Amino acid sequence: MHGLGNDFVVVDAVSRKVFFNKEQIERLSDRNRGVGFDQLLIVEPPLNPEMDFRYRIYNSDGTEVEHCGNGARCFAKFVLDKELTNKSIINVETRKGKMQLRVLNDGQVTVDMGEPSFIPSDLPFTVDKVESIYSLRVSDRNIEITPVSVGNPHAVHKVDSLDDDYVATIGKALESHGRFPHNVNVGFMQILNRSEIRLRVYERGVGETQACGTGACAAVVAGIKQGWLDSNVVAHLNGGDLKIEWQGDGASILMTGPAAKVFEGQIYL
Ligand SMILES: N[C@@H](CCC[C@H](N)C(=O)O)C(=O)O
Repeated sequence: MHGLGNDFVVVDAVSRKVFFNKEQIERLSDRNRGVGFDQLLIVEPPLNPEMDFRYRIYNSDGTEVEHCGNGARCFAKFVLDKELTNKSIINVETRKGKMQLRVLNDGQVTVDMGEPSFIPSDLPFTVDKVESIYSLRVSDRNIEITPVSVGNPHAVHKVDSLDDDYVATIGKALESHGRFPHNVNVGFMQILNRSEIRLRVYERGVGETQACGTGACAAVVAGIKQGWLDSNVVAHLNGGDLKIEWQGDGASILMTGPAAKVFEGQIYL
């Protein structure tokens, strides 16, 4: 499946128990020798009986992560297509908490991504003093970032233009910068006007992807918090557009976008 070109293998672990180890995930994610994906998504029965499903996410390098926005929309389409539920509002447990998915009449999915946090220890991000923008030394340059957690950690860097070499070099260096002990997703945000941004995301554990849902949420809330953006923003990613809404402190982020199935198959491990 894919959400704007951010691609996934989605596995039904409700009908049958499934376990993948790190080596198997890395092997399957190989685009030449495996199936190829940015993330592996496992759909499991919930631990909490009040929830509908549990959703686990692994980056292509085999590490388990807290959140995946594009994956969440594919997850909703998957459980409906597979008739694992017939609900249009689906409550899901993730590694980081709860998430609510709403399937719209046109097939798009709105995800309630929860409240963002700008508290450095929530990413985690190591600081001496709490500020709103931080300057970091990366690849012999000083760059400014807004750190934000939307369940998973993001560093949002405002740029005047989006250049391939800059995204690759700064993205790679910042992803594993020493001040992010769990590494970080790096968003390069170009502001077009108060309700539109262009965004490229160098994802932790993957590299640059065509789109990143949590990255779009992080960029938009960082832009709103800094006073650069209004509360409804369209994020133009290389793979397509996402609508992001955030009404400010105390409110959840709402993300709306498409989800697509590409093919179905069986994996022999
Ligand atoms: N592609 C995702 C984010 C997946 C997880 C991320 N790489 C991380 O390590 O936190 C999205 O659409 O949000």
